Formats: sequence, structure tokens, C-alpha cells
Amino acid sequence: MNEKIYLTGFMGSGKTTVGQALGKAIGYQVIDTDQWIEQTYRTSISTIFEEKGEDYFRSLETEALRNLLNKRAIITTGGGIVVREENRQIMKQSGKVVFLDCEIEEVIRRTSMDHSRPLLKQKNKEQISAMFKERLPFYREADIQIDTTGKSILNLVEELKSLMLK
Ligand SMILES: Nc1ncnc2c1ncn2[C@@H]1O[C@H](COP(=O)(O)OP(=O)(O)OP(=O)(O)O)[C@@H](O)[C@H]1O
Ligand SMILES: O=C(O)C1=C[C@@H](O)[C@@H](O)[C@H](O)C1
Ligand SMILES: [Mg+2]
Repeated sequence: MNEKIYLTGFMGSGKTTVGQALGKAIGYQVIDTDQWIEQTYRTSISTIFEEKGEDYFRSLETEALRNLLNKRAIITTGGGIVVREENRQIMKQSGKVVFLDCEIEEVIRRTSMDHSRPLLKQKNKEQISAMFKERLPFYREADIQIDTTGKSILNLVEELKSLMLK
């Protein structure tokens, strides 16, 4: 098994949720870059976006990845971490990158009750879909890709375990 596993994918694809379950199943520590940033800076992601903007948040994601480099862990990333080339390079060079794919209708269903994602606020389906399409080539640079649409967390953990043992 790889020393470090990065879970990437769009908002609501299940990185945080699946990562926690996978960590329990294979006995790995799980660290979430969004939570690392919120805990390190003692503030919320929404506040960072409001006060400092998206570019600044992306630089905090780079800082998180650099700080977590020496950990044997599953790193569950923020949905936009792949937007920065530097972030993609760090992940590629230091571990196995997994892309959790998900149909946009299901992304919207899964995230509709949770208003903590600034980039989903006041966006309609077409706009969310356009953001996803723009990022898709970056997500596809991953070593492993799985579709999470309609699959249970347990099922996804089993699928990931078998793919990672290959
Ligand atoms: N396979 C799944 N089936 C059903 N619901 C799911 C599945 N995966 C995740 N969810 C639910 O979708 C919501 C979003 O999941 P989660 O927070 O893990 O996404 P994320 O990829 O980490 O998003 P973000 O990029 O915003 O951090 C949660 O309520 C979670 O319980
Ligand atoms: O897709 C994105 O750009 C984001 C996803 C979340 O995980 C957070 O990192 C933040 O809300 C931005
Ligand atoms: Mg998450």
C-alpha cells in the first residue's frame, strides 16, 4: 500500500466522508486539508474566501500539502486543490492520487443542505456544471479514478481497497 493517498474530486464527491471510512478500514491516519486550514488559522473557509479571496485560500492549500508531506496518511483534499499546478505536482510526486468522480445532479443533491461551500453559493446547475467541466482535465490527471454516483460508502471503500492493492 502507498505511504500517502490523496483523495481528490469535486465538492460533494465524498472525499472527506469516504476518506474517513477508508482510513478506518486500512488503519491509516486521515487528514483533511480544509480542516487543517480551518484549525491552523482558527477560522472558517467561508471567512477566508470573504476576507482574503480564493487565490489566498489556494496558497493555504499549498501550505497544507507541504506541511503534510512527511505523513503516512490519507489526505482528503478540498475540491479545488487541483486548480493550482503546484498542488497537482506536490500530490503526484508524493503519493497516489485518487479522483472520486460523481454526476453533477448527485453533487447538487448531496451538497444542497450544507451552505459552507462559498463556491456553490448562488450558483445554478449550469454554472456548477461549467466549473466541474473546467476542472475535469485536472482531476483526470489522477492515478486512479472511480465513479461514486449511486454507490454506498462501504462499497466505495471496498472498491478503493482492491484498486490500491493492484
Ligand atoms: N457515496 C455517497 N453516497 C451518498 N452520500 C454521500 C456519498 N459520499 C458523500 N456523501 C454525502 O455527501 C455530502 C458531501 O460529502 P463530503 O463532505 O465527503 O464531500 P467532499 O468531497 O469532501 O466535499 P468538499 O470538496 O466540499 O470538501 C455529505 O453529506 C456526505 O455524507
Ligand atoms: O471546490 C472548491 O473550490 C472548494 C471545495 C471545498 O472543499 C473547500 O476547499 C472550498 O469550499 C473550495
Ligand atoms: Mg471535504
